[in-house]
Amino acid sequence: MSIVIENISKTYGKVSALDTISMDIDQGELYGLIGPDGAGKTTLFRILTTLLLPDKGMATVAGYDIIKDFKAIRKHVGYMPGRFSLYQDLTVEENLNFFATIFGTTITENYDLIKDIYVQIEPFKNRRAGKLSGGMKQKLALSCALIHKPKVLFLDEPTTGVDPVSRKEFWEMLKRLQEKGITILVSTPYMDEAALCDRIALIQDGKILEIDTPEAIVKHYPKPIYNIGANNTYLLIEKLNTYAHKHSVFPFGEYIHYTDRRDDFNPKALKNYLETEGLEDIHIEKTKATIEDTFMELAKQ
Ligand SMILES: Nc1ncnc2c1ncn2[C@@H]1O[C@H](COP(=O)(O)OP(=O)(O)OP(=O)(O)O)[C@@H](O)[C@H]1O
Repeated sequence: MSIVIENISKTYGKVSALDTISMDIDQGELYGLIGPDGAGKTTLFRILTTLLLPDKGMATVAGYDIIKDFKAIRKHVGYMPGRFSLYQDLTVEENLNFFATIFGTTITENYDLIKDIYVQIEPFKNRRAGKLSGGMKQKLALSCALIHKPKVLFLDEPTTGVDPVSRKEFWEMLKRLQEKGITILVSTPYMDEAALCDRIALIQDGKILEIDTPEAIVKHYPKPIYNIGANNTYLLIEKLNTYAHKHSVFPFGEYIHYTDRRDDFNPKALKNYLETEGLEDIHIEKTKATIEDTFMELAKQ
């Protein structure tokens, strides 16, 4: 086991940021912490990287206790915090050299590990970090978090604010790092990224809603789910919400995801109702639940 978390709680004054959180993460696993802003993800990262003490509970990272063995943990983990963590006035190369030096290593010594990522920013090695694009900053921050060859990598919302192409590239890089045996704990508010993890923990208000593989989590969705579209989306949402039999109504891309309370739900009856309420071009078709649907359903309970 690479990370063991047992009953960790943390409060800030009256705010309960983490409430009795437990999870186990295997060696070499790509594990996602999925939850909205304020769910407690950063607090958990800070505890696991020994920057913050929990109020209750215990955890080990790479076999080291987060309190007793904090020095060893700092040596063996890489942490890419949510906000840009580099020195804006240092160049790309100077940033990387700085991180290598504080860990007592050199760029050459561990170049193999970062090569894939670093070659993409190497042409800009003399540019100041502050002048890089979002995607390039993220690649540099990941290179810096990896330069001392960590056993465990913590990535706090690494793709927030990054364009979709760079996000995709970033996840491909993570998969390649995972193949090298590094355990990766990554947080994201993007539900589509959750599907790329081996296992995910859905987290809200400091509590775990569910832990499983992404495939198993969507299978747990309790009801048939329908994509509904019409000529006026705003009116459609309003009328679905006032329909006597609705269970849930949730905007999803260009459609509305709808579930009904009845077991014998008939889409024709719903179509008739929407027509009498003035909607046109109505289409209703069954669809598959996504992680986002499951999250919304669990969050309601
Ligand atoms: N230093 C602090 N003092 C007081 N409250 C805090 C502090 N840090 C975090 N919180 C509160 O604790 C809760 C969890 O915050 P945390 O930053 O861990 O969540 P998060 O999931 O990482 O969200 P975000 O993406 O917004 O950082 C939130 O309600 C937040 O407002």
